[in-house]
Amino acid sequence: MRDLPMAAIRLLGLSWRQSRSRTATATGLMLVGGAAMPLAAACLRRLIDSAQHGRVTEAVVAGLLIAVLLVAALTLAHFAHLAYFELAELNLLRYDEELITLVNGSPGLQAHEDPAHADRFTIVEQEVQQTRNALQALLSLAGLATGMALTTVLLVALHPLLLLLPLVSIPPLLAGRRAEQRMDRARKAGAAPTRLALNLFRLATNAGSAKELSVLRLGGEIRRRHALLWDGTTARLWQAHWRGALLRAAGQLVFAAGYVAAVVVMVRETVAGRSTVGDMALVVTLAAQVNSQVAQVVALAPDVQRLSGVDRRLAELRQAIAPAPERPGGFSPAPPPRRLTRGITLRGVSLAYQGALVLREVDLHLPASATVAVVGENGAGKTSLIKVLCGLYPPAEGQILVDGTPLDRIALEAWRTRIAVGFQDFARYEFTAHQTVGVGDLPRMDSEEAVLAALDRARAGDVIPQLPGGLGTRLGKSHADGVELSGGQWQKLALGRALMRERPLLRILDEPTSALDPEAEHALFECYAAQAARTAADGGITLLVSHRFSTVRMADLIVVVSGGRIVESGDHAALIREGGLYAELYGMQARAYR
Ligand SMILES: Nc1ncnc2c1ncn2[C@@H]1O[C@H](COP(=O)(O)OP(=O)(O)OP(=O)(O)O)[C@@H](O)[C@H]1O
Repeated sequence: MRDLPMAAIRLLGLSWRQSRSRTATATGLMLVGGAAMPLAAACLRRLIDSAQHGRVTEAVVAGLLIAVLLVAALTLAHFAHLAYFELAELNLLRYDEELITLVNGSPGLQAHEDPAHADRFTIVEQEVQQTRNALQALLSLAGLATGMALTTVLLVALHPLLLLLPLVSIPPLLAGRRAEQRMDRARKAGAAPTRLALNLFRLATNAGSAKELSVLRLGGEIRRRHALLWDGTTARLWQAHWRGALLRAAGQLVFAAGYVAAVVVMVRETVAGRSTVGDMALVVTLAAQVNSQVAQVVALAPDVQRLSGVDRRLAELRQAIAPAPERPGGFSPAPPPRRLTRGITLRGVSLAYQGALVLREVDLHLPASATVAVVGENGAGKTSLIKVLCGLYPPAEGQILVDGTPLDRIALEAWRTRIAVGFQDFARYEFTAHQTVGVGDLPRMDSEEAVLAALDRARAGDVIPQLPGGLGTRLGKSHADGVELSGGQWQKLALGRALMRERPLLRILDEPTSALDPEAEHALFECYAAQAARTAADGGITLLVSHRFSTVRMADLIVVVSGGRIVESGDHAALIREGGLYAELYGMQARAYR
């Protein structure tokens, strides 16, 4: 509850920054609309008393005022709605932008890959949608607060005991808050299963997985798992809903008792001649209004109370993803070297995901200008090695030295501009074919020459003539006229993107070539090797992860990873002579090709 006023102020502040005129219009109309009903009740008292005493003009004026106030009460909220609806949309756009910036502005991959972050993100992503209702509820509450304040003044002026009437509106509010806390806990507990269920839903409805699902006849199994997760989550929410509804009903009962008592007090006062018939009518009308005001507050409270949850989780997300504060001693990060002379050295590097070690005390030297192949079984730690080299995860222990300078002393953003990388789980940017490749080097994105050269280097030039609009073809199903590509075509464009940067210090290809046949992959790697030799002046290292030993064998250095450790390294001939894991894997693959 303590956070709620600040959360409300922040939402109103955001709305004000988005559009001052809309915020002022919506707030003004809601405040006037909120005061209209109690004022109409006061006019009703005047109408009755003056009619009773034959004051016709006064009665007519009071009647006209009642009509105007009732029209205001009924219509102003509608006009306010037009303003705050647009405001809420502007706010949502701002939140979406912030979420995108937060996740992409984080220095590493933890924001994407850590389940705790993912949970928080799933909740915030859904909850920011609710700020639309929260804004409406907040403005409605402001109007109601004006109405309630006016109602209280009018009641107290009639009889001090009537002050208790607004006070008995507090128990329903407290009960509503408790009920919302229960719901909040239930939603939190359901975030992980909901995420899993959504994942299964996407899997079951995604065209990409449809082939596999129907061949393996997995539809029923996915439905069963989805239903199981969903049943568990809805049962938890349903229970919280029920308990909340009972709590709210108990709160309302307290108010109903207060209402009955107020009516009894006024009947006694009128019978005793201390109040007029108009006073009696005023109390009955105001008491009914208090009842409706409280009911509205209780109905709106969950939307507003939810706001503190959104605000808190957004703040947690901001804090969790914000870059780490600078180390004491405050050094300014060094730029990456213009060229590599010695190479990149890993000393005792370990990496852990959520505490589980996946790289252990890796010692490795990648010489400048070398072509390096990394091999190993699935899950051995090859991609993890690449993630630490790219600075996507900081090592849990050890150091990475770039020409002797520790990587954590080099400006991360600048380091990444000197890396070119193609991942096995590459992204499918639904832009034009030109842009899909061009974003690999933003400063040269618009250069057709650069895009064509990158496609040529990637041996992917053949994709473009197959597209109806050539490089200008819009790709993917997000566009009405978008062309869907085959998996291999997407992969080739991704490879072109990875080769957009011409002179990186580190060029990494993490199995982005599975869509190519072994000969094409071989030719591609040969091309890199030749290019690396040509650009030896920069000392750039080419690092390839592959399971194809026909490609791997030509590397200057082959690194064998197993169980998160480097178990062998050397060139092909040396590793074959050694007769270890590499020789065994190579032999197995060679026999399979015979
Ligand atoms: N984001 C993550 N969170 C937790 N564990 C992870 C994450 N990414 C990978 N792992 C685990 O780390 C280990 C190494 O994974 P990695 O992706 O580095 O293997 P790999 O050698 O590249 O495998 P593959 O050849 O199948 O691509 C695996 O046990 C994997 O389950």
